[in-house]
Amino acid sequence: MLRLDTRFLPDFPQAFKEHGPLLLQAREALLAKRKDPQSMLGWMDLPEDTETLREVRRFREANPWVEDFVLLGIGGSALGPKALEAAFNGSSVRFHYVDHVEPEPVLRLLRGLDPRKTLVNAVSKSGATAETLAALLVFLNWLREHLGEDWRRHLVLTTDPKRGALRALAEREGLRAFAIPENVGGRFSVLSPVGLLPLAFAGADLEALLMGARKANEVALAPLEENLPLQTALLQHLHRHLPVTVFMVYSERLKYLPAWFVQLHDESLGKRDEEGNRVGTTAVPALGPQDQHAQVQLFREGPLDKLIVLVVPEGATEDLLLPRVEGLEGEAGYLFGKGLFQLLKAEAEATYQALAEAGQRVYTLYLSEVSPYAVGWLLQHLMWQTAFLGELWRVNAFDQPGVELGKRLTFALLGRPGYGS
Ligand SMILES: O=P(O)(O)OC[C@H]1O[C@](O)(CO)[C@@H](O)[C@@H]1O
Repeated sequence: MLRLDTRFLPDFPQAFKEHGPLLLQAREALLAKRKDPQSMLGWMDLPEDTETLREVRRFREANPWVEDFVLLGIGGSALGPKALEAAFNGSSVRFHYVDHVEPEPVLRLLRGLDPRKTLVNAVSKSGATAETLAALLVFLNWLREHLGEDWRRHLVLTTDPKRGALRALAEREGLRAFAIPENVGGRFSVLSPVGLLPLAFAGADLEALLMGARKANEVALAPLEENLPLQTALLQHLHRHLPVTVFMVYSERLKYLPAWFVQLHDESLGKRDEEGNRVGTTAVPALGPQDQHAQVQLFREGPLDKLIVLVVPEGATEDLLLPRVEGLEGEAGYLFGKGLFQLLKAEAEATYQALAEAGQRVYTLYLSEVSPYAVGWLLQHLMWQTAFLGELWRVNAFDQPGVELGKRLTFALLGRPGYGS
């Protein structure tokens, strides 16, 4: 369950009424694009894809020997699985992410792994990302050296159904390869095999995750008054003059979720609009309560240039009671007998009030609890919010032309044929 609290933005209900026609128009324009196969709106259908869920489960069951799961991928091919696995890993499988190109951590990882117990999952929609290809070269070679002909059982690919180097490799070598639907882009792919495969090995409740995402779809298509993503899209839209949007999550289990949101928001919306104007707001990741002791000073007394979004669980799946300890009554007595979760909730509420009191624009999204259902709902909700904002800001939320030049310059520096001077 997801719930929006805008109690410190008293002007919002009226603004929501006034912007009703604009919001409905934005939704209509977005949904009209669904008919176009090039539209990259396949993420809307992923929660319904029970066939992929079955395939992923069968693959997990056929490979009970896996003790270490190494994901090679970057951006949308890593951030979603990382966020969800950190929250819901209930298995003994250890996860490692090679979403960088720093040699020392790669070497340290290789030295600590037993290849016979390791499954490597290379994930890339395009099959052309330099960081991922570099990691694949290293791990493929390592598997071959240690396992001989058996290496193929230890490498699984997740990529475009037809195109790219990973698909070609899978076909040439007879490797198992899961498909990211053609019309699903990296940062919208968390509920495709990109996220589902690692999460199956993590023993997460995939059915509940997808059920939550289906609920988000239902709410996104609901009438205006019940439509949560149109409401939060409008909150972001009304504050587009503020350069920063903070995404502060009060959950240790969801500590990697802000990084996933940052890519979703920044790479989708930070662009030139149809008239060539630069648009977008900068998403800043934050974690509660840790950032109360790092960033909240700035959030309260620094510039009033932010919209702050708090994401707060309303309930704990399990609480931990704080015991009475003799001698600590003075400083810690007020904590005796309270639950740790009670402290977390109080801190989130206190931060909410303190930020509002300082004149910052702030709202809260409450999650019923940190469960696969609620988080599946939240992820899909945020994808709808982003897609609606794309319409409101007149940008294509599904491309990323701004990262191309950097890629081409890297190729040129490394002498890739066709990219030299
Ligand atoms: O899955 P791929 O194609 O390797 O891309 C990885 C990431 O690189 C980008 O294309 C550019 O940053 C992202 O959109 C994407 O998530």
